[in-house]
Amino acid sequence: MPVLPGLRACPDFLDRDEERALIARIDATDPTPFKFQGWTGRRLTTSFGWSYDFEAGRPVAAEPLPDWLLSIRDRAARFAQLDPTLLVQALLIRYDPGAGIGWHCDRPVYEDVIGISLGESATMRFRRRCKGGFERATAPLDPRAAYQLSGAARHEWEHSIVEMDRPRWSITFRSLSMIGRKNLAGEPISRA
Ligand SMILES: O=C(O)CCC(=O)C(=O)O
Ligand SMILES: [Fe+2]
Repeated sequence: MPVLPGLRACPDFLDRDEERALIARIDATDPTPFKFQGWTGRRLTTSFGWSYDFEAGRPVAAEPLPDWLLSIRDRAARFAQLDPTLLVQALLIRYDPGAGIGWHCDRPVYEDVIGISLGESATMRFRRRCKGGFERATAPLDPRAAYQLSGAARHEWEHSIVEMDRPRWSITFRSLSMIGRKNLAGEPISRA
């Protein structure tokens, strides 16, 4: 991992049996193509807890986290030194060959971001605007490892993953930010 303030890695967060079982679980949720302004991505996703509706530009309540995810969420919370109940969102992604994720900063309704990698190795690219261009950094996303984005890595740097030749899966847990807590408090539970 490069020295990027707020980026932490945890190698061997999962063992191989857990990785295999989680991949089967993710596939069994029947992940659907990510849609944005009429454009359909090659990235397939399932959300639990909250889901960001990119068409409406706001988060909507999703099905609660299933039991099989809870022990992994608790482990992610221990790694991030957070109360597990704060991790109210889980995003499952399957990147089929040729799929990646473009430059972005995660939505400000969310605060902490903890990601777990399964399948093919990938590289997370980071960039931050500076005078005359971008400052850049990269971090390996090894299978079965976890990473946490907080501080500058979370808020000041954008990240992306280039398209891979072989499938990769990820599980991302997120807590709500103060903005998210304010906006979503008392939100009626209309399922996404
Ligand atoms: O697949 C990953 O590990 C990263 C996903 C990501 O950056 C996101 O969903 O915001
Ligand atoms: Fe992200």
